[in-house]
Amino acid sequence: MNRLEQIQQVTVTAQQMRDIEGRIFAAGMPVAALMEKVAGAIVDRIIGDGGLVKHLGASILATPKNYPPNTSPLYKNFPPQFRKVTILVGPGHNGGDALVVARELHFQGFIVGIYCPFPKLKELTSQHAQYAKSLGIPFYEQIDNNLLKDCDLIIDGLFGFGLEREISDPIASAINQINQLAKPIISIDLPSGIHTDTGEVLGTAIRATHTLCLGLWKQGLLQDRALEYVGKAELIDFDIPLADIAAILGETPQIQRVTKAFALAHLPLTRPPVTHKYKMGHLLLICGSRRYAGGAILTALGARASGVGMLSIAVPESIKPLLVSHLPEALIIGCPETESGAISHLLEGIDLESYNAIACGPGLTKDATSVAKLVLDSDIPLLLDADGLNILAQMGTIPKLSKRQALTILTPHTGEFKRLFPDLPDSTQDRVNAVREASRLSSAIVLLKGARTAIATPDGSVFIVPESTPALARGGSGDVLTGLLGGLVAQSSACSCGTGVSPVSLAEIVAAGAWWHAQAGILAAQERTELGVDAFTLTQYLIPVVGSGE
Ligand SMILES: NC(=O)C1=CN([C@@H]2O[C@H](COP(=O)(O)OP(=O)(O)OC[C@H]3O[C@@H](n4cnc5c(N)ncnc54)[C@H](O)[C@@H]3O)[C@@H](O)[C@H]2O)[C@@H](O)CC1
Ligand SMILES: Nc1ncnc2c1ncn2[C@@H]1O[C@H](COP(=O)(O)OP(=O)(O)O)[C@@H](O)[C@H]1O
Ligand SMILES: [K+]
Repeated sequence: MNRLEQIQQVTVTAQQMRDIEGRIFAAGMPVAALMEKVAGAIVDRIIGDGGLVKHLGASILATPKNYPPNTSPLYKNFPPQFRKVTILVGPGHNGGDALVVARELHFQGFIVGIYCPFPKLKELTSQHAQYAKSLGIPFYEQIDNNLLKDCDLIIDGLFGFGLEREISDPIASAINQINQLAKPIISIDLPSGIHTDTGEVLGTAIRATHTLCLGLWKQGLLQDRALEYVGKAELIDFDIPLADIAAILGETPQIQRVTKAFALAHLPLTRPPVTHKYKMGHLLLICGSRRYAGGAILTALGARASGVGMLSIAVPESIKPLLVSHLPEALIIGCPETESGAISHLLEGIDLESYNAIACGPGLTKDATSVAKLVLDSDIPLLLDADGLNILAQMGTIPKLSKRQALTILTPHTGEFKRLFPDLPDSTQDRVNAVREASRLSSAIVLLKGARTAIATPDGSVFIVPESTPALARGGSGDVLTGLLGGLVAQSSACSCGTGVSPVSLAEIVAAGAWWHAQAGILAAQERTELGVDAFTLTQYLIPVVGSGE
């Protein structure tokens, strides 16, 4: 993995970023030099070749006006048009970065205006402000019409990771006013107002169209509640030495972003030349009911895409023919059923220990209690989802999960999470903390579904899937995930040849599977729009995501 791929996996809190920067400064890098470097990279990303300005659409290229031709190399990227950029400057080094950007855009021929309502600035920031004023760049203490009229682009440098309390007036009102303009807004490091670690909105926050995160990914940008403020996020690398990151975060950071490089390294994409089906994992899916027959099909199609060697599917007897017709390769086990059409118990003679993994839950209904009890008592890796989780919550057996000999994986959405862990903090808020606590409490690997799905291990490692699509917010896409993960877990458990997989290794595989699922959603949405990603279609995009060239 190259340096940039490693950097992309890292996430930090504000304190960790401060500590990492502290080491760089202590080693002799001047603060002012770093600010120049960072701001230079931001300017390049905004107006350089292939820069954001070109992608922001027509609004950035306003009515042509007579502006003196500029011969600088960057300027040649643009037709000679009038460009007005408003830059929001805060009191700290986020504001300092913004002032350097303002200065450079001014030199490149942009018409720059600065909003800076703060009477006192940090020293370096203050020096940059003084120089910008000397160049004739206008400063405004209030958001007024001169500043916003005809403005094509707003650059937000009010607060970065130094934001420490709620934003109050007049800045809060200014932010609200700016948000209403519906202009492109590029936030430097974080949208001002977003808590660096928890993603909480501190009073109010800039609704950015783009966020250029500096140096290392800030944890708050990966929290669901921050996403509507973050817009498209990307990392601006400024060559932080890996040794300084490792010195603060350890060789393996506790909280990691699941990147493509990470995921591909953990998926079983190539097989040994000499093998057979049982060596490639045997998964038992327990799912479906007369009422929710489709859920069983979707789960099974997810498992099919995982490449698992053998797939057995336990369903109520009455829907067996349906499953056979959709999955001719699978072994369908018709089970006795309750009056309501749920599985009442597993067939006599099914030896649970002969499987490499069990995935249980989608479409079961809460009437399948006895099955859930049975699988909990087994000694093989178990993934519980949907009604499997609801039954678990009803039985109140979370504490007993630690007694299981094999690993357990729970995959709740926020509603199921609340039922399972009623005493834990709300998982719609600080999700990273919530999923970590849940894993600690249950001794299970917990995957908390959402826009940024997060996976935790009992020892506190967390993996976050950083890209997904709301196209997946649709009935059945979770069933596909359960099957896919079940298949991956069965393969890894078969490959470990009885030595057992560690919780972290298994969580890495689960995280890779969640990445795969999200990428299939993204690819399907690109080709078919966000409306075109029904759960069946999603299953058809799993293989193309990891297929040739991807
Ligand atoms: N040191 C450097 O040269 C570098 C600076 N960077 C930039 O520096 C930023 C961090 O700089 P700082 O530590 O100065 O922090 P910020 O610029 O994020 O903000 C801190 C300032 O805001 C004030 N403040 C905090 N909360 C407030 C509130 N609610 N209302 C009003 N004022 C409030 C603080 O008193 C302080 O003056 C990063 O986000 C990044 O943009 C780094 O990215 C790169 C290296
Ligand atoms: N807004 C969103 N953005 C990205 N992914 C989402 C979003 N909403 C839901 N998802 C994903 O879609 C899946 C939904 O699963 P789940 O809630 O169990 O649905 P179902 O039970 O109907 O299959 C999860 O993988 C979740 O992470
Ligand atoms: K900012």
